[in-house]
Amino acid sequence: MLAWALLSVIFCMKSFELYGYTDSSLVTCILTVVYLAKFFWWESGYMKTMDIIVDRAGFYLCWGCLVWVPALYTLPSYFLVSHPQQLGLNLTLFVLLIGFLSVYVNYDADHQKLHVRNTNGNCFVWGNRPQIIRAKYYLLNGKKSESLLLVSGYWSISRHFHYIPELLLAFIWSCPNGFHYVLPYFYFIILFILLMHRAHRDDQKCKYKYGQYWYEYCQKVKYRVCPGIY
Ligand SMILES: NC(=O)C1=CN([C@@H]2O[C@H](COP(=O)(O)OP(=O)(O)OC[C@H]3O[C@@H](n4cnc5c(N)ncnc54)[C@H](OP(=O)(O)O)[C@@H]3O)[C@@H](O)[C@H]2O)C=CC1
Ligand SMILES: CC(C)=CCC[C@@H](C)[C@H]1CC[C@H]2C3=CC=C4C[C@@H](O)CC[C@]4(C)[C@H]3CC[C@]12C
Repeated sequence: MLAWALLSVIFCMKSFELYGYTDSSLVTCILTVVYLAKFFWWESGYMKTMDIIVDRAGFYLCWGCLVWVPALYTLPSYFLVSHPQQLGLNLTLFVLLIGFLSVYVNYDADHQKLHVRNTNGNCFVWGNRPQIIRAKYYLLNGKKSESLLLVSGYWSISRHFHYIPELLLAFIWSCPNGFHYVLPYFYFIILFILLMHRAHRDDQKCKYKYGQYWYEYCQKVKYRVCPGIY
């Protein structure tokens, strides 16, 4: 993750060295760094995700983080080094605004879920007491345990609504590259496939883990990612 942030800054500095101030490189760099700062801020939350709990630190994650991420996730900023663009002030501000908003909504949704669990539901979500399902499940050692499934806030819009701002951000920080080439959108395309597959995989995992409680949640929140579509 650190390599991703550092490479984005390095590519931006290289653009400045070659062409002087280039707003497209700066915008992509700022959004990437803000997004990754958010990741490090929320890092303890990441320890509870499917990557760590289900996938674990095997070849997929280690190779992914050491090779895949630095080489391919940095393509939007790398491409700008050889294809600089000038956006102008209005477009620069527009891209920044959409980008910051996406980072915020994505963070807020992850935070909502963690906060409700950390407070055992004794908190407010969007100004109201949260609706929750107390889902019982069995651990591998046969002991019974319980998790809270949030049915309010972002988690009432769809079961993985937070993937929408994640995708919007990936798209918007690639946009400074213009629309003549596909390569800078590679991260967005891959992320789209990865997140749609992840939403499906996560549903399978939760169905297996929570059984009837997950069906109850699915009855209340019908869509996986985008309401009305998927
Ligand atoms: N840029 C990238 O390449 C990627 C970025 N991301 C981002 O990483 C972050 C974490 O990813 P995410 O897929 O959410 O991580 P998780 O794998 O932790 O999310 C799913 C888990 O959350 C719990 N959960 C699901 N629904 C609810 C609910 N309604 N209430 C409470 N808990 C629930 C379940 O875990 P439990 O067993 O604890 O109940 C479920 O397995 C997100 O911001 C995502 O956008 C994700 C993938 C790729
Ligand atoms: C072959 C292939 C598609 C490999 C990719 C595997 C991994 C590199 C990625 C799988 C899940 C990704 C992530 C999940 C959640 C994240 C939180 C976000 O805030 C920052 C990014 C990330 C850590 C992201 C990083 C790449 C993966 C681990």
